[in-house]
Amino acid sequence: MTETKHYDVAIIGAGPAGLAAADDVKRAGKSVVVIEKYLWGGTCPNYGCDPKKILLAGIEAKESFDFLAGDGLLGDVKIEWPALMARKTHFTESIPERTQSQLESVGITTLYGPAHFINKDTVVVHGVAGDLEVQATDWVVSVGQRPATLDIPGAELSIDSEAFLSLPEMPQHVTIVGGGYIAIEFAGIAAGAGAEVTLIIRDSELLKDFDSQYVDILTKELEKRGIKFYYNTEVTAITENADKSLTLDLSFGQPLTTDLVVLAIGRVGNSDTLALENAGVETDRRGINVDNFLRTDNPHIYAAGDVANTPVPRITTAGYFEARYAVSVILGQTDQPIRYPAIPVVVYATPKLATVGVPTEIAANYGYTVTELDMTSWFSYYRTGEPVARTKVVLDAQKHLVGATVLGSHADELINYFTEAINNGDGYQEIRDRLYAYPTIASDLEYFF
Ligand SMILES: Cc1cc2nc3c(=O)[nH]c(=O)nc-3n(C[C@H](O)[C@H](O)[C@H](O)COP(=O)(O)OP(=O)(O)OC[C@H]3O[C@@H](n4cnc5c(N)ncnc54)[C@H](O)[C@@H]3O)c2cc1C
Ligand SMILES: NC(=O)c1ccc[n+]([C@@H]2O[C@H](COP(=O)([O-])OP(=O)(O)OC[C@H]3O[C@@H](n4cnc5c(N)ncnc54)[C@H](O)[C@@H]3O)[C@@H](O)[C@H]2O)c1
Repeated sequence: MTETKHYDVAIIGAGPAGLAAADDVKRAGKSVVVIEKYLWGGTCPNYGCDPKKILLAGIEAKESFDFLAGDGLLGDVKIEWPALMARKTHFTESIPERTQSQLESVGITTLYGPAHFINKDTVVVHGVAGDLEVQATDWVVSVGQRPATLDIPGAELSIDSEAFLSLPEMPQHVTIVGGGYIAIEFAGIAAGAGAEVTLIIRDSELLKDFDSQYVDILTKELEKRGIKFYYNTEVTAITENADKSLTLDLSFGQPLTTDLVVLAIGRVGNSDTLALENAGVETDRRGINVDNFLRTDNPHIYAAGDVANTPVPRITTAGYFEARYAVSVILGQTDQPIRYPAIPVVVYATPKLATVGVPTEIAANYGYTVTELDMTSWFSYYRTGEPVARTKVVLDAQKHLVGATVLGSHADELINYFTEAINNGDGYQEIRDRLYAYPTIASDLEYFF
């Protein structure tokens, strides 16, 4: 007979969302189990944000050198991809084991294996030692997403984002399908590592949710790094040639021969792996449907993170926030619907593009003003020789910050200061009265108001 264990809260998926939820449940003194079927830690540290940013660090170091080449720096810096990859792997390989043992060390039970619901409060975990039944008073489902695939002949010859982040050698020519976050970030990394890169974009534009003028400037910067863009084009078939190169048939123009095809065409929720219909939980194309309390149709099952159908970006910080909120509802600590703070998003390209708050392109509709500042001649950017450093700030009638978009190597840091200013309702006076260390990115803040 299958053994059944009962917990106060069971969490399915040990990514950033599931781990944040487990931590808060445990701190409240409740019994908690986390169920994971693949790598403890989930997408972000194993095959997402962190490995990507380690690889990017090498590319950025080379770019920083290039910006000052001839201004006191001599020589030529080259990326040695296998060594850079080894540095990444050194970091990522210990994540799953460390994550699981940290959970166990604070008394959180861990179960390894795919989980699915068999009724409204019971899950079967298909473990190596056999099946185990788990029952819980409340559930947090945080099973994330997986890469979308293309239904075309030869699709199996392509690789996904996880495989790219473990690529042993950087081939001479790389083709990336997609025009979103992953496509742009990987294009910058591959080109920085010396590959010729082509992007195949189904639509007429990249990064649709960002300020289009800045997307155009970013595109030109990527073109300067040798990246080619094919717009309004779909890949219709992939075939392998005798020399192992790949030929792509395209919906427009001549076939393209390349060494590697990377698919970056969005992600789909893992909700379909959970037999959620057995628990009375509705899902749709955008994930698990939840109300303003992150509760599904089953009042004891909550969804958080990438798999939850919520109106915020599918990024790590949103996952933490939702998971902690869901636990606060479970623990009876709040009876208020979820209210998100301003959430910054960053495309870690070369240069980086970041945005937070009211988008520049709709600001005027709400009576806000948009001011643009070209920062390239400012001390902070002259110092590093960056060719592009620009910001658009969105201010309300009282000159309080309500939105910002930044393009430049330090956009990922500057956007955090803007986020804090938005969440605090800061204006010029509040910023001026803070004494940030000079000269730094933060000490520039008063110039934006
Ligand atoms: C290439 C890439 C780069 C990214 N870069 C960034 C970035 O720079 N910044 C950022 O904020 N975000 C980034 N993201 C997004 C970020 O990784 C996700 O938003 C974040 O990991 C979501 O956390 P989560 O806990 O909801 O899901 P995940 O981290 O995906 O974790 C879900 C877990 O559930 C497990 N699971 C799935 N089904 C089951 C099942 N049936 N039973 C048991 N376990 C199951 C999975 O194995 C996985 O470990 C990136 C994503 C990718 C792919
Ligand atoms: N820096 C970050 O925060 C970061 C980085 C990487 C990924 N992510 C997360 O991961 C998600 C997935 O990234 P992504 O770049 O795969 O998705 P995306 O949604 O950002 O972009 C998908 C791209 O693929 C195109 N596309 C969709 N279907 C297609 C098809 N059938 N054929 C050709 N093109 C198609 C879209 O037009 C779009 O250009 C992001 O939306 C984000 O939530 C975040």
